[in-house]
Amino acid sequence: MFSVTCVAPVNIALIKYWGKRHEELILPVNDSISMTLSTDELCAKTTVTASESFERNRMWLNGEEVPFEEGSRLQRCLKEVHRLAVANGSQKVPPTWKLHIASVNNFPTAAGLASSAAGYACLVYSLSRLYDIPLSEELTTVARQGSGSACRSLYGGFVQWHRGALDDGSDSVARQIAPSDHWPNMHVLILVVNDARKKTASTRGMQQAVKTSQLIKHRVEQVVPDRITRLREAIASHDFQAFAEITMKDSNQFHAVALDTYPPCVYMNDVSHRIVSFVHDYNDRMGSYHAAYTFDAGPNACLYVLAEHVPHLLSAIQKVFPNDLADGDTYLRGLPIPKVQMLSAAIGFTGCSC
Ligand SMILES: Nc1ncnc2c1ncn2[C@@H]1O[C@H](COP(=O)(O)OP(=O)(O)OP(=O)(O)O)[C@@H](O)[C@H]1O
Ligand SMILES: C[C@@](O)(CCOP(=O)(O)OP(=O)(O)O)CC(=O)O
Repeated sequence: MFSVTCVAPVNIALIKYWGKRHEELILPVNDSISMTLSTDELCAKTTVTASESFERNRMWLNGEEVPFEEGSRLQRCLKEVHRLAVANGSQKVPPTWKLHIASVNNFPTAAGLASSAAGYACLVYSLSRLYDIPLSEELTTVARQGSGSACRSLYGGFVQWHRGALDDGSDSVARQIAPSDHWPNMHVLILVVNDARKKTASTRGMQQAVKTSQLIKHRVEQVVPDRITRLREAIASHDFQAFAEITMKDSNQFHAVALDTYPPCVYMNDVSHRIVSFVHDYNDRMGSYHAAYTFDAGPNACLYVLAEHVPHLLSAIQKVFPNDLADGDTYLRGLPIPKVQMLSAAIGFTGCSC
């Protein structure tokens, strides 16, 4: 019997991936850029066990068994890993041995907090350890076939997923732009507005967008390429002002595409819009960008903020979004904040650094 356990991080996109040009291979219509978060607060943890005595492949997610069906994304990732194992001459674990896979997320699953990214990155990385396959660009193409955004979670720091041009997807890979210590004072505050399962999964939402949105064409052709170049420059030069503006505009445009989908996909709610408004007012008061929001396919906000601005921003958030019911520890996690501040914390909160 062989067993490995790995953890993998969440990544939050700054330039969003939304729309596929090939459904099965998961090839995107545009490049995307993300920042990988620390695993201290949010991660997926996966144990893969291979045994001669197992009769079939099985998988459990957060304690519940999920189907391991022929043609599923899970099955495709496993087949791809077996292919790489053969290509690498790895003979550690016979490919005929069946697997038991157990994975847990220490944060809400399918709530727009990138659980599929951490989950499939963790699955593919664990399998690569089991079969002795080195981390490579090619491995990112395997994670990509589990969930597109997962390819970016195989690297820390800032990561670009290149759309690629080839039909077989071999050039649709993730590459690190800058390592995790490149911008050490870059922090993320995650404001958990609602941790329920979202109504329209990302896969379905983006399928509908490609079919029905006119705005997505403009976004892919006219907007994203220039934003990718400018965001890369902002990251390279630690330019928070450019970083913040590009990030907020791209989040807004992604949600505009979701609304331009027919029927529309509504991921943000009233509280999300109040957070957007709060961040703009706050930045106006500060005289420059001190915080940048981005929202994935859900109502929860990720705020990018430099370490030196965290305490001030946090206390402003707590004033605007007071929460009398809060048991501090449940509502504020991940930051060494005195208890008295925790008690007035606003909404569920997790602090992470890059
Ligand atoms: N730890 C995990 N291991 C394997 N698969 C996982 C794991 N966590 C989540 N998934 C898969 O990802 C699906 C959720 O993906 P979905 O894209 O709907 O939500 P999300 O990733 O949380 O949100 P978003 O991608 O919009 O940020 C789950 O239903 C499951 O199939
Ligand atoms: C809004 C997003 O988080 C969308 C993520 O979509 P997924 O990677 O979950 O979709 P599939 O490839 O269909 O599994 C933006 C992003 O992470 O770039």
